[in-house]
Formats: sequence, C-alpha cells, structure tokens
Amino acid sequence: MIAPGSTASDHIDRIMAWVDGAPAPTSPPPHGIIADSWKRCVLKHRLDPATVNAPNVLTPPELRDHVEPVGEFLGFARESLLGLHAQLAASGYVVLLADRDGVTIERFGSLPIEGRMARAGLERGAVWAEDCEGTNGVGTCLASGQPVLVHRFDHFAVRHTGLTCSVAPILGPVGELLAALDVSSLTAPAGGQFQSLVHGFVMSAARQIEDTWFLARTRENCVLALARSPEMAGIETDAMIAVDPAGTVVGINGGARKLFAGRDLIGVRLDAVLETSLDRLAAGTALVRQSGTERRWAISLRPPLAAQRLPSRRAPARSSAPARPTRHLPLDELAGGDPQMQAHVRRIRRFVDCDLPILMGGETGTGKEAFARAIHDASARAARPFVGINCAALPESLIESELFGYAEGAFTGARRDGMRGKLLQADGGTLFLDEIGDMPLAAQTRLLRVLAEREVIPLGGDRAIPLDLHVICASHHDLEALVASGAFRADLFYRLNGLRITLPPLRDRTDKAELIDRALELETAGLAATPRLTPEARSLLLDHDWPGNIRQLRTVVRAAVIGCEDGLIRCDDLPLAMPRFAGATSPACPAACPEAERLQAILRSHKWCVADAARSLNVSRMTLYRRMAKFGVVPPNQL
Ligand SMILES: Nc1ncnc2c1ncn2[C@@H]1O[C@H](COP(=O)(O)OP(=O)(O)OP(=O)(O)O)[C@@H](O)[C@H]1O
Repeated sequence: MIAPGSTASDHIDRIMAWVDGAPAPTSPPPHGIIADSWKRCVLKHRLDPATVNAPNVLTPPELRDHVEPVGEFLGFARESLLGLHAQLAASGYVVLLADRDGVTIERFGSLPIEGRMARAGLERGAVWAEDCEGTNGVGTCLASGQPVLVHRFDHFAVRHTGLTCSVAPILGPVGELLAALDVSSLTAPAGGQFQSLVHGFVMSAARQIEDTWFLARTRENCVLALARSPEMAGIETDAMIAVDPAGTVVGINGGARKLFAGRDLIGVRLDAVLETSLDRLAAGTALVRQSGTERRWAISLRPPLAAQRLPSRRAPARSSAPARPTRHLPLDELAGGDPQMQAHVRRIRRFVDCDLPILMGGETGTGKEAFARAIHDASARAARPFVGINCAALPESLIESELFGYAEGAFTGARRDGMRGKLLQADGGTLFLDEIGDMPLAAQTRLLRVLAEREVIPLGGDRAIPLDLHVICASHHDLEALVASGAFRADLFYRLNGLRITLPPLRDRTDKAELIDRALELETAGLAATPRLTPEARSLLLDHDWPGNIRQLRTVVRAAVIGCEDGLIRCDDLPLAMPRFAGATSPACPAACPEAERLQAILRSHKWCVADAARSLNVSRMTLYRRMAKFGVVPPNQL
C-alpha cells in the first residue's frame, strides 16, 4: 500500500494510529496481513518503526549452520531460482530464498546499485525475521504462512520503506513450512498490474520448487497425479498425493492442499479421499471419483522410484508458465542476422581452441553468459564442464572459498571434508566469471596466481592442484576505468584481455524481428498452440528501446504468452511499462553535474540525514531540500 507523499513521521503516525485503533480518515487502510503484522510488531515484538540499525547479517560460519541442513533442498530449488532470476533481473529485482528462520540462504541478482542493496540487507546471511525487522516480505510471509506483497510503506520500519517485496511460502509434503521465496526491488513501480505479474512469477516458481521437492521426498512412495481429464494426464497435473504401501496418505503437494482445502489428509486412508485403492490403480490412467463428491479425476500412478533412477534435479516440474527452453543456443543462432554478432562469431571460431582468455562486454541481458556457453559448446572442451560464477552475486566473504575451495578443517565452521571450489569443478572445461569487475582485490590476486601457475591451492591447504581451464569473463563495467581507479588489478586485466568481444544492445541490433520471433518460439516451446503477435504488437516490440535487452524481451514475451487470450498477443498483453533498468547506461542519479555530485557527497557523509547535512552547510533543511530537488538528488531509499 502506498501512502503518497509519505514522510517518515507520517509513516510512523499512520502505523501508531492503526495499532491504537484510531486511523486518520485520510490514511489509506493497510490490508489485513499488513495490519495484523503492524500490530504484532508493536504489541508483541515491541519494535519501534523509527529505529535505524544496520542489517543483521550472519557471519559465514553462522550462515553455514543455516545452509548445511537444507543443502539438498537448495540443490533442488536452484534451477527454479535461476529461472525466476532470468525473468525478473532486468526489472531490477533480486531473488532471495530464506529459510524458515528468515535467514537469506540464497540470493541471485547482480547488483548495479550494490551499496544500496547491501544496506537494505538483500544479501546472503541477512536475517529478515519479523520479530527483528518488523513487517517485511520474508518475515511477514513466514509469520503468517501466506504469500504477501509488501510495497514500500507497508513495511514497518522506516528504513525498509524503499523496498518492494513479493514473497511466497514454500511448504513440504506434510505441510511443514520450509522456506520463503522472495523477489525484492528498490525501484519497483507502484503499478498494480506490474506487481501482480511479478507476484504471479513468484507464486509459480514457489509451486515449482515445492513440486520438485515433493517428488524428491516421496520417491520411495507411490504418487497419484490427479488431472482434470484423461487428455490432461501427464501434461497438467492439478494435485499430487503420496501414499505408503498400506494405502495411507503420507504427503500432498500444493495443488492437493488447495483442492482439499481445510482437510488434513496426512494419515488418512486413500479410499477416504478417492474411491479407489492402490491395487485397483493400474500403471495407466484411471478415471476415479473423489470420495463424497460427483467430481472425477484422471489419475496416473507413479510407482516408488527407489529401484529406479532418481529424478533429475533439473527435471522440470509442473508450472503454470510455459516450459522454458532447456537447449542452449549455439553461436550461429545467438548471432542471428546481425552483422556485428556474425563478425564476433567468425572471430571466435578462428580462436575457439586456442584457450585465449575471452573478455566480454555489453550491457546487462545482451546474452554474455549465453554466448560464453555457446563458445564452450563449440570448443573441444564441450564434453567437459562449463561452470559459471557471478562475482557480484556472492558476498565478499564467501567469494574466495567458492572459487578456490577450501581444505579439510580450513576454518571454524568449514565442512569437515573441505570443499572443491568452482575452479576445480571446471577443470578440463570452461570457467565463466560473470561481473568480474566486482571481484574483490584479494580474490583478484589469488586468481592471477592461479592463471599464471595453472594450479590452485585451496584455502587453508598446502598442496597445489594442477588445473586446465579456458577462462571467459564478462563485465558491464568499464574495466579500463576500474584499472585506472585502482579497483581492478592491471596485471589481471591484461591476462584476461585476450580476445575482446562487446555484445551489442538489443536496440542496436539489426535483426530485432528475428530475435522477437525466436523469443516467441522459445517461450512457447512445448505448448500445443503458439500465440501470434498482432501487427501492432509486433511494431511495439520492434520500436521499444529495451533497456533490459534480450532478457527483458524474453520476459515481456513470456508474460504476453501467459496472459493473452484467443491465441493473439495484442499491445495490451505486452507489459512494456517496466521501470528503466539501472544498468550501465542509466546513471544511479539522474543528475551528474558538479553541484549534484557535491550535494550527494555531503549527504552521503551524513548518511543521507538531511538535517545533519543542512547543519554542516549552514542552511535550513528546506533550503537543502529545494537544492536537492533542483539538482535531482534523491535519497537512495526514495529512488
Ligand atoms: N540471441 C538470443 N536469442 C534468444 N534468447 C537469448 C539470446 N541471447 C540471450 N538470450 C537469452 O536472454 C537471457 C539473458 O542472457 P544472458 O544471461 O546470457 O545475458 P547477460 O548479458 O549474461 O546478462 P547479465 O549481464 O545480467 O549477466 C537468457 O535467458 C538467454 O538465454
């Protein structure tokens, strides 16, 4: 809920008035979950909305205590998290997975506005429990057990009112709360339509994670998959029920929870739920009546998998969204009909097996990672691993252990048997270092040594392990400028700067029409009927300036495919009013004149406290606000 023109004190007054039961008539009412949470924050947790404290972030050993018990679950969830990240990253969202204590155990998202995000606590290890942070997406979802959208002034603490969070709970097979899936942004627009779309993506990814985990956890049981009709069996499953050999229900998925709302099915005999028994259900599909109703379900039985191959972690689970393509696009398809891309591909093909490091530039979403993988697939290393790591997405404290691994007992809290880092995982294949410009200097020094000596010594280890790698790096930062400012080591830059490729932004590509057709083809893969674009919708796509590049194009097309009716995508189906992505081409502050920079520097030095900054300049607060407005200087939490 937005409180237009709210200030911190308006916000606090509004919360207190609601808790006291005396809301101002002009104050928009918070919706039920938020109102309940505000009351809990004040009356139960005794929190103060005005408190300003740093985000509560666990130390690496503390974080490991939360990650290790759910390591297997995380492995099954990762594919869906990456899919969600691919859908939303161009719109400025980060994807977080929190455990049931509210601790962020996984995060995906490159952070063009790192400082602000970090301050907002959107990092691994950050604790978002409601009793610490007040009303917030993760904490309130976990406290209420409900999906929530917490937009800006819905938050309890003033310091979180810049955030917009869409969150869905993830439940296990017996209804236990496992985690909360969150997407958060500091730049989300107020538009209800856009936020509903984002919320839909989050709900769909949460159901996908639940179903993947459900199938993994119930692999030793029979699983009944219920579909509305025999034609839908095996294509779209409405509910899944796991049953033990005695015919007792031992697990249900989210679809079954919804279908049998209010009924606790765990421990109930199958024939009390459906008019059938395991003996009567053959391996094929049977039409069965739901007990006590006239409703019939087409049921297919999955026998226990214990004796069979375990389901692949990558196996796609049911989703309301169209299946995403799993194939990796080869170089020629990525190049399409664009002469600049075709020239890049010709050059790459000449050098593909020379192991010359490749440094890729290009704005976010131009396809750098897709291109790196295609180079790997076209090389003699294709059968060996391709391992990618996003240097911006890892906290500084973890990046070295992720990359180089660590030896047995290297530090307190380390896994007893040590850990193979990404470099060793990529041995013989290709290592893709995304956002290399965000690599901390200490890790740069270590990486330089590894590349020079072609061997790695895990942290805390004393034995060098030989390594054979092709390294491809990408960055949307100007690396030369980082070298000049001392933030990036010159010697590492020269070592990585073998072959230089800059991918063109979508707005400059001459094959936009072909890219639109491919996006439509990829986003409708597996669908019975492929929606068509009206000529007007096609022109709109061709003329848009695509700040989020191909990733945004794919997201927009995907949303249109889900939302369109009667097989035609019209202009209204294209969610193009997305916020501009704060990437390489869009400065964080609209004003870059010297006065704006001076004001920003002063405000930053006073932690954006306008009163303190005004005092140091010997002007009134109102004068400083007027100057900020004149030069377009906006406090980070209001961007
Ligand atoms: N030519 C193409 N045709 C269709 N889809 C593409 C093409 N190029 C890239 N994509 C898709 O666009 C999305 C973004 O690509 P990718 O992640 O490689 O971009 P990136 O430049 O590495 O982004 P970032 O800088 O944010 O890491 C991916 O889903 C990718 O599969």
